[in-house]
Amino acid sequence: MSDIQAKIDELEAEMARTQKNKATNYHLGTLKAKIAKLKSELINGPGGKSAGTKNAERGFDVTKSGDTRIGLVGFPSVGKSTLLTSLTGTRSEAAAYEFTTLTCIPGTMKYKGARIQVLDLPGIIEGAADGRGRGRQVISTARTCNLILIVLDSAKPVTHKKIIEAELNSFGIRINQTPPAVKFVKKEKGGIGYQEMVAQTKGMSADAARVVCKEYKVSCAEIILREDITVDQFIDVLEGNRAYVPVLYVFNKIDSITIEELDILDQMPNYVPISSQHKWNLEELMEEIWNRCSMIRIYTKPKGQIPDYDAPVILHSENPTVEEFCNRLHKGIMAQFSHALVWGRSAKHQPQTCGRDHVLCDEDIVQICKKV
Ligand SMILES: Nc1nc2c(ncn2[C@@H]2O[C@H](COP(=O)(O)OP(=O)(O)OP(=O)(O)O)[C@@H](O)[C@H]2O)c(=O)[nH]1
Ligand SMILES: [K+]
Ligand SMILES: [Mg+2]
Repeated sequence: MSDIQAKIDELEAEMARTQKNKATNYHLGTLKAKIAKLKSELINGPGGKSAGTKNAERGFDVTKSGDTRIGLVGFPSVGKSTLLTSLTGTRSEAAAYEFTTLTCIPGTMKYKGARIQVLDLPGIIEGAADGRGRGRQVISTARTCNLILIVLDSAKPVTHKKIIEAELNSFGIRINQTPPAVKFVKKEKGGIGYQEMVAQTKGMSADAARVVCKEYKVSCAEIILREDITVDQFIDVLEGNRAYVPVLYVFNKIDSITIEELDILDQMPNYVPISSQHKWNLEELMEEIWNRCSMIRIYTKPKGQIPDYDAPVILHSENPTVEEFCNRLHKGIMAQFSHALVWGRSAKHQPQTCGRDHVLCDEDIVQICKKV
C-alpha cells in the first residue's frame, strides 16, 4: 500500500471515531478536506487538481465520434461485450472467463436518427481507482462519457453496484448529481465572505467553509450557497475537476433469474432489466438511453422541399438555439444568416420567423434564409 493510501486510511479511521456534533464539525471538516486532497494526489500525482486533464489522457485512446458517447462499466463477465455487439453490431469478443476484454472497443448505435458512440470497456473490480488492473484507464475513459451504463449481473449481489459507484466516486465522477449551486470566487483581499441564500441543514456553516478553505490555502474568497449542500459537495467545488455524469443501471442476464426476482428488479427506478444474449428489452434500454442523453432532433427544410426526416441534426438540449443548429450544419452559415423559418413545438405560429437566439424543441423543422 502506498504512503498516501495509508494516510487516507488513518484519517478515515479517525473520522469514524469522531462523534458528529456541533463541537466536532470543525475537526470533521478538516479531516474531509485532508482526505479529498490526498485522494486527488493519489489519482493525479502531486500537484493534484490541475491534473484533471491529464486523467483524461490516461484513458483509452479512442476518438470521439457521433452525437454523444456512452460507456459500459461493470465487473468482469457481466456481459458488457455481448451488449456492445447486440446494440451496435460491432463484434467485441465475449467469453465465460473474466477479463476477456483488455482494451476499449467502440461501436456506433443508431437511434432516432442519432449516432451514439458506445464504448465497451474492460471489467473493473474493487480498488480500480487506486490502480488495480486497468481500472484507472477504464474510469478515466468513463469520465469522458455523456452517459455511463453500469452493467450488473441480475444474479449477482447488489454489493457490486455499491463497489462500482464508490470507484467512480473516488475518481471524481459524480453520478446522477448536478454541480452544486455555489458561487465561489477567489479574491486578492478581504478574507472569506460567506453567504447562505438557502438554509444549510447538511453540515455547511461559515466555520466549515473557512476550515475547508484553509486546507486548500484559500484565505480570501467570496462564497454564496444557493443550495443546501454537504461539506463534501463544497470540497468538490474547491477541487474543481469533478465530472457530473448521468448513470443508468442495466441488469443483464435476466434469462437466468426467476419471474419473481425479475418483478422486483423491474420496479426500481433508473434500472433497465435486459438480456443482452437473447436481445430481450433492448428497445426499452435504447429509449432510456435516449431520455438521458438530452438530445433533440432538428429537421432541415430546404426552400420549396419537404424536410429530410431521415437525417436530423442532433443538438444537446442545454443550448439548442437556431445559431447552434446553423453551426452544426456548417461553420460559415452564420456569416450569411438573415433569419430562420421554424415549424414545430417551439414556434408560436407555423412557421415563425426567428432570429439566431430562438430556442428550438425536439423535432422542430428549420429553414434558413440567407442575407440577400
Ligand atoms: N445467460 C446469459 N449469459 C450472458 C448474457 N450476456 C452475456 N452472457 C454470457 O456471459 C459471459 C460473459 O460475457 P461478456 O460479454 O464476455 O462479459 P464482459 O462483461 O464483456 O466480460 P469482460 O470483458 O471479461 O469484463 C459470456 O459467457 C456470455 O455469453 C445474457 O444476457 N444471459
Ligand atoms: K468475459
Ligand atoms: Mg468484455
